[in-house]
Amino acid sequence: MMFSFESVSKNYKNTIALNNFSADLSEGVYALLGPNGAGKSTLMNIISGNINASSGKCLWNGQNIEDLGKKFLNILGYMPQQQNLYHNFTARQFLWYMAALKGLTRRQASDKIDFLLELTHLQKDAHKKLGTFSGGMRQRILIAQSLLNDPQMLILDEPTAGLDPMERVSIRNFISEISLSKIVIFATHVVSDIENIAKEIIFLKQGQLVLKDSPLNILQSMSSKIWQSSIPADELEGIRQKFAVSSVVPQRDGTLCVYVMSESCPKDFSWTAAVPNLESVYLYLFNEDNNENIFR
Ligand SMILES: Nc1ncnc2c1ncn2[C@@H]1O[C@H](COP(=O)(O)OP(=O)(O)OP(=O)(O)O)[C@@H](O)[C@H]1O
Repeated sequence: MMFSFESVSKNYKNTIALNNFSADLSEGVYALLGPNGAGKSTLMNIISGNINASSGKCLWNGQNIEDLGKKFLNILGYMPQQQNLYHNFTARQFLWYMAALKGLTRRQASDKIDFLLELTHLQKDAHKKLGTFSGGMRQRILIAQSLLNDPQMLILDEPTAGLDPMERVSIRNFISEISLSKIVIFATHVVSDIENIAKEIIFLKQGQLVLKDSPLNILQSMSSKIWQSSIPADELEGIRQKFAVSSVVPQRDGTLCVYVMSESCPKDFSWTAAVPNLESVYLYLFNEDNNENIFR
């Protein structure tokens, strides 16, 4: 199973929303990370056929998805960002409605809906109106509808947005479980949601692919590039001018524990190598002042 982007670009008048994007995806979770306006929605909309690329092509197992048309849509599941759900529908009615839109027969829909309500732990709440659902339950019913056609490729647009920590863990474990035999694209702003479940992370910045690799490789490439020191508070500005600061933690004694990115150990103060995490990579990549590429 392979989905390939070949030099895909999308322009809107004066904006390049996606710039020559190429990548191959196989089974597993791909985290799509990037700040507002990076091009994540554009990428997802091109896959789902909501918009057409200005140039380049997308291939499903070597065939252009535009040529495959409905055949490709039949193997695609899409979970949009949480919007106004049908508040007066019960969970079960909503799934019946979505099954009808997707063209499932009554027989197929009946079996699938029971299965998905169980899979998403919503069977007890199947008779409740969506208007009464918590954020986590809404995310689960949206995921359930995206799985109605048993998709081989699944797009999840911020599936953990607005959830409390317990719900976040539950949703991401669930996504991890269902990703074994699917290509899953998980768009998010929240690094901690994907660090343990992503096969690869795709970092997008201003429509361009900045980095695509496994979390392990990304972290390994960062080792000995993050440095930690305790500094007097009034030195912070000077440090900021010299280095990309990934984190600042005030200490009880009034000093600051500062983490910076640098190819080599900084000279001033006493620095020790810190254990990198993906959040520091994100901060580094998307800090407008950082032009140095430490992933070379
Ligand atoms: N219909 C449109 N018309 C004009 N410009 C657009 C349109 N849709 C997106 N853009 C622009 O394309 C760029 C990429 O937008 P996109 O929505 O893909 O980013 P995003 O990463 O999904 O952002 P967010 O995290 O805020 O959802 C942005 O500069 C945006 O303003």
